[in-house]
Amino acid sequence: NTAHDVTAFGTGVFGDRKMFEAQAFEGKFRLFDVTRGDGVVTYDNTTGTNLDVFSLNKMFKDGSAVDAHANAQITYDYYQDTFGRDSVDDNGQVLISAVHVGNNWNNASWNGRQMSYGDGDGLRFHPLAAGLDVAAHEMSHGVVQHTANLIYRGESGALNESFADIFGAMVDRDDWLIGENIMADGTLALRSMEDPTDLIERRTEAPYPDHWSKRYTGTLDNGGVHINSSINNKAAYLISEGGDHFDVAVNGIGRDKTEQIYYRALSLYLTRSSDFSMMREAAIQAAGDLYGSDSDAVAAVEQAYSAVGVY
Ligand SMILES: Cc1cccc(C(=O)O)c1OC(=O)C1CC1
Ligand SMILES: [Zn+2]
Repeated sequence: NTAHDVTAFGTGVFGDRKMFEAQAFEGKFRLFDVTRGDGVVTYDNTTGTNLDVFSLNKMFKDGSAVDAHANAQITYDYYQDTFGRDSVDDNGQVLISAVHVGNNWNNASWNGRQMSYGDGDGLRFHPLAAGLDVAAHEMSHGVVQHTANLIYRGESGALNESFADIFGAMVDRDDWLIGENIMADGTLALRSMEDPTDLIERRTEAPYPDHWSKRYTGTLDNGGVHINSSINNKAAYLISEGGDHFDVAVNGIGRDKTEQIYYRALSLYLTRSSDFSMMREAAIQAAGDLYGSDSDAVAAVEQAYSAVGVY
């Protein structure tokens, strides 16, 4: 009685029905999709034992497991379809998601091997697995790890975080907000790439920075990796959408070119210790490679990094 692929169904955290690839195994069904790379597998951390959430019929009822699984598949497909990348390591590594991690944990993480999602405490966050941009953010940490592997501290760490947000916003493509559908406290989002200052960062109690002169220089948050990421996030937003920022006019080139520039910079030019200035140079180089050294793309990158005070 071997396992075989099936199309299964489930309802997400917010009651939204969805369909996804799973597996029939010994008369049950489990969230193990072997059609993508070496697999996409989702399990309930509270049981811990099973690597999979079992369901007696093809209908899965654990909203977090359904969302984490479906979102991991969407994010796998994004990297495959957009960049020809086969999972986090470009070698089909199994995409593992654990849900119900911790006790009302207000976090999500990539621990070097898997994605983990807390249920949130219902005051700050709803279950974090419900956020497509959350899954894409976490998987993108895995992509960063297998490419530039940016040191998770100071400016390189802020770039690590920014790449996770950039690709998070490219997968969850209808806005430039991060975590907008999992906030339980009435705030617009966790972070905004469009206008970082729309949101107050809780540790500094200051608006997220949208210019290098406003960068956080303290020691909290590994030197502000979730704070100064907003400076590079703003640059990415400007490259794609354009705009006037601190008297610098940026002519946007759209999401399709922007995501290719950042992926090429990340996978070809950045290294573990790259800082914001090196980010600017890598993006200029990538834009030139892809679209020509005198292209609108190169101009947009130069304008955007000047607009956020990075030279
Ligand atoms: C909610 C949260 C807390 C701490 C770290 C992370 C982290 O993954 O860096 C985190 O997840 C996110 O930022 C995802 C995008 C919403
Ligand atoms: Zn992150």
